[in-house]
Amino acid sequence: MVRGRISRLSVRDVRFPTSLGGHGSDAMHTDPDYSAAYVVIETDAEDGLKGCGITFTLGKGTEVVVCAVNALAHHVLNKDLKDIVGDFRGFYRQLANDGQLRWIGPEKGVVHLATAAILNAVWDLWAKQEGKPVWKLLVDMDPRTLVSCIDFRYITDVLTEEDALEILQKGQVGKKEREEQMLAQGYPAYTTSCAWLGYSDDMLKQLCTQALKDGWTRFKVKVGADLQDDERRCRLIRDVIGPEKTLMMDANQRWDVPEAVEWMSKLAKFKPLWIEEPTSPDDILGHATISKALVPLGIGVATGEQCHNRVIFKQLLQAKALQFLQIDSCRLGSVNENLSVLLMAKKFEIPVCPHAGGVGLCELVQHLILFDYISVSASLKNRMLATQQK
Ligand SMILES: C[C@H](O)[C@@H](O)[C@@H](O)[C@H](O)C(=O)O
Ligand SMILES: [Mg+2]
Repeated sequence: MVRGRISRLSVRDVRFPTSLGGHGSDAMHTDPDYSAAYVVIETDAEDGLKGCGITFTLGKGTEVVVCAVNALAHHVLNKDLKDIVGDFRGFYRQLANDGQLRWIGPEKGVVHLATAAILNAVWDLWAKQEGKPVWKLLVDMDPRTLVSCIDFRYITDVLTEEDALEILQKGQVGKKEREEQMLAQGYPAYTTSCAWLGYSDDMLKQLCTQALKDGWTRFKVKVGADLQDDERRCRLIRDVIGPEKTLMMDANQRWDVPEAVEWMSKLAKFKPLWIEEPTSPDDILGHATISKALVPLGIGVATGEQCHNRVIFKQLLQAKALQFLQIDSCRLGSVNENLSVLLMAKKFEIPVCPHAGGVGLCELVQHLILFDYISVSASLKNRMLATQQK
């Protein structure tokens, strides 16, 4: 049973000096310090349970997100958890539409990252009070309650409440078997951490060799800054992993649209499954042009880690601008908004391959993708989770 009144919210600025080793580096973020705004909420219930939620950031950006969390905190403080989750759609809207803060959003940027951190903490607390992990809380929830957590504003032209209910009701069939399968086998994953752009060729070779030995079969490499470097690095990786293993490429928004097409025709010989973030995350039609141009090369477009909200995802789907949809557990407005994107992806039959790797993301997305497989998509085709190798 949900209980307690939120009596305290604290937020910490947590940073790791990952830029020193080039970890996490790509064609646009050359010196990332992996960081998080870390929110903890407490209640006056005598169970000692706390809700922990984060949003992923880079270095100095964390200061700004921490400010935004503090600016939103009054929406949560002194509220009964029962009232929050009893009208979760309303509560999501309240945070996302704060009369003064929405002007510097709305539903995007720093305010939305802060919203995600707070809501992630609320979901964590709810699940802890129910004695379950978040994925299980979602899987066990009846479709009507799930739908009541989602804000359908701006997406009813592609997904109505009735559509969502229908998808979730169909997802009940075979749910138990899929849950057992996940518990026994886990979810397919790729390593996102063997080929950061700042790594030397030696390091790349060593990490890919180790990953292969450890059983990894899917690898992602950063590209986009220099074509000759990309060709050399991709050749080196293919030499290590062989022609059959799956390789994905990530340009982190480096190119213009024609440049993306041209560059990828040069890298097509390395047989990438997808090119991730080829251009600006806001350029929906640009992604569509790139997707269309790359079909004959057998390369899909993946994007989402910097997609502001469900509206951008809706348009990417409508415009056939992506072949792999990468939700982000902390950029979208927490579980609530991610649910709407999972359901839209199901409606368009586009596979979801969550973005992860940054602080806490690998943990958070597991909950979303397990729910997706067990209750929504019921498919593992072309789907995998991003993970950091040890
Ligand atoms: C700055 C970060 O490490 C990004 O490079 C990272 O999120 C990346 O785009 C990824 O897909 O893992
Ligand atoms: Mg990426």
